Amino acid sequence: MTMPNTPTAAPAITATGLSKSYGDKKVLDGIDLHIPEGTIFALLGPNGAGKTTTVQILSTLISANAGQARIAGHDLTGEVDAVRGAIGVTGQFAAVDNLLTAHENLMLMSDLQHLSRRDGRRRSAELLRRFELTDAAKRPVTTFSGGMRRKLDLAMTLVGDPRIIFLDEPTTGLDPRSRRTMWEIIRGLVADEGVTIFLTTQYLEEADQLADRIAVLDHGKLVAEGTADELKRLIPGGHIRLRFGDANGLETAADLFGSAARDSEELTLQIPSDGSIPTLRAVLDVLDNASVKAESLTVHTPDLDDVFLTLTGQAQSGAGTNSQLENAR
Ligand SMILES: Nc1ncnc2c1ncn2[C@@H]1O[C@H](COP(=O)(O)OP(=O)(O)OP(=O)(O)O)[C@@H](O)[C@H]1O
Repeated sequence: MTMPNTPTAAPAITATGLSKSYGDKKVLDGIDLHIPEGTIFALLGPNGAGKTTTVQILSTLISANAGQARIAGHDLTGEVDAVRGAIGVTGQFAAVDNLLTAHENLMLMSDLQHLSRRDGRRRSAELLRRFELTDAAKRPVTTFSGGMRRKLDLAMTLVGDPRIIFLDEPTTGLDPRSRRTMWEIIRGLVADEGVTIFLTTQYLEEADQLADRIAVLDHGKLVAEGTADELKRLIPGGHIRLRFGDANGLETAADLFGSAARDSEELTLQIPSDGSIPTLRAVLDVLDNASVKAESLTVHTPDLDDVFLTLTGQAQSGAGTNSQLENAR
């Protein structure tokens, strides 16, 4: 994972109260965002939540009905050209022409960016090398695999040297290996060039792997935002597991923690916990005060799948989960 370049990094994207309706249908209902420069932000949400609509608004493709946003310091509606000059958008291969070769696609993009033929050729060669597409440079894109096409799409976005890149589901449909390659490329962009990435994804693992911060969008509202760890702590299911050297230790500890579940065979005690440092410290203090020694301690937090399903109301079980979440928030 990446960290902001500095603790006081300037915001790359800010938004307040972004709303969008189509007829009677409210697609976005007051979205607030604050994304520091040089970070990866992931917008997660089920189908139809409004992710693509958010990207379309922030990249000036469509306009919001209400709200304000600044992109790279420019007002989204008042300074459209400056915003467009600062961003790149990679979506569903929108920019790629399948009948052209990879090199021709990149040259076309260079022309659109007003690069000279010479600079265009240099940039094209550099990007083909970087994305390991040099051997395929002269082949028409129709012969490309899905992974190669995605890479070319991102390479085309980079011709214009954008400071902020919107990636709308960049790895949907890719096999695990191509997905990992794409992740490395995305991480590299942030680490080497300090660009800001606004990513939408339906893969929780992708958000977990890449994003500094994740926001969960549901029915047009952000229902939670934080680091992957913060989100995981939002929902119940986390626990601390203590293992003891003998049955005596286990029994003494079990008496100290009323709500803990014990496993006498494994000599373990499972204490419900959000896994945060203060609660961990409190558990250790209780053990210390009673002079009970644990052999090992492990913290278990729910994974992002649990969080997503709970937050978006798609959990299969656990009717009480949502109200517990409300209390946790
Ligand atoms: N031009 C449009 N006219 C009417 N409704 C639209 C239009 N564009 C999007 N919508 C509706 O807005 C809602 C949000 O769509 P959006 O594409 O932003 O969702 P999404 O989160 O990106 O979903 P997915 O993961 O399926 O791409 C959907 O119900 C969609 O049908």
